Amino acid sequence: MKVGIVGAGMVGSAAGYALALRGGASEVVFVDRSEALAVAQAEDVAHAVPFAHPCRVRAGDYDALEGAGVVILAAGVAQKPGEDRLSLLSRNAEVFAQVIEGVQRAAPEALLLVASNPVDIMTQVACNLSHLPPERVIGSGTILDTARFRSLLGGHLGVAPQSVHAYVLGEHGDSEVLSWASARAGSEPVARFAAQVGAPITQTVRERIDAGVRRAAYRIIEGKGATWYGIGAGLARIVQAVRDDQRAVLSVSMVTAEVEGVRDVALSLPRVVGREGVLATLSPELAPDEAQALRTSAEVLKETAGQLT
Ligand SMILES: NC(=O)C1=CN([C@@H]2O[C@H](COP(=O)(O)OP(=O)(O)OC[C@H]3O[C@@H](n4cnc5c(N)ncnc54)[C@H](O)[C@@H]3O)[C@@H](O)[C@H]2O)C=CC1
Ligand SMILES: CC(=O)C(=O)O
Repeated sequence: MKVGIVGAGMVGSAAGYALALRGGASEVVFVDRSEALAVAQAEDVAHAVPFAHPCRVRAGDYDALEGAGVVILAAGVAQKPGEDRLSLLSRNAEVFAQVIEGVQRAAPEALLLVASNPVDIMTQVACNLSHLPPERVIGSGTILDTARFRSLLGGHLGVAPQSVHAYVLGEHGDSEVLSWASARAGSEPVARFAAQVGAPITQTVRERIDAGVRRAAYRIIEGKGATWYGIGAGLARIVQAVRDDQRAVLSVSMVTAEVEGVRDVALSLPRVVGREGVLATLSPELAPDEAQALRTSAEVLKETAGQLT
């Protein structure tokens, strides 16, 4: 499958690199308002291909996206140290007004995969501008936060993150909700597993993992200016679910008719992802405080999105 990537900065290039390494695309096309950057990223990623899987990597203008099955949208501004994601909204909404038009002219059939922040509201913006059905405009949402949660929880329990089934819900941002009530390790509720391996999840452990997930982007941006490897791998994972019609359960964002009483809001829930995009949405078991936190997260997103109109 041909994959377009608009925005060839840190996130876009990491996604292209991850796709090349995973064998996730037959062709990757980088588009950026800086043609020189797109060309340089394409050349660099192409040099990884002989060590990985066959894949044609090139740069182009919007016309070069013709025939793409998925177009990743990673264009726009990123957070500066200490800045939150929601503060990027008006600047990135302006970028999307140009970008979506170019993508749709060249590749009207492509599924849109949004990475630019604030990713949930940018997913809603992309959905509105493109007039595509919501299930074909997917935001990476909390796929990265879920990976961070599984990584920290797996570390505490002494098991691989791949054996941890736990999700972060709601906003990809400060109001996100770590769902402990639905978390499993192997097939066991996570608290039972923790007791069996002698690693109880105390309030202190819970708070450490929560902060580790919720504050990860702030820490990494403070240390190296931006985050890109985690999200690059997450975007490649979503593309593969679409390309191979995997029907994988992933926590991704899309415009959702109703969540905890809040209507028409884009946020993350575990969703079944395949060739046609989001095929189904799951409602995980939540503790009462988690349900309330999810409602608050939905309200934050709804209210901030409303400031755009
Ligand atoms: N969803 C997630 O989990 C994550 C999202 N992000 C977000 O991804 C976005 C990109 O971040 P980085 O790659 O670090 O930024 P970056 O600054 O390295 O790259 C952004 C690229 O967008 C391009 N661009 C800007 N306006 C454009 C336009 N109108 N048309 C075409 N290209 C345009 C720029 O030339 C630049 O190359 C940011 O909004 C950032 O907050 C970053 C990390 C994780
Ligand atoms: C920057 C960002 O959104 C993240 O790393 O979570």
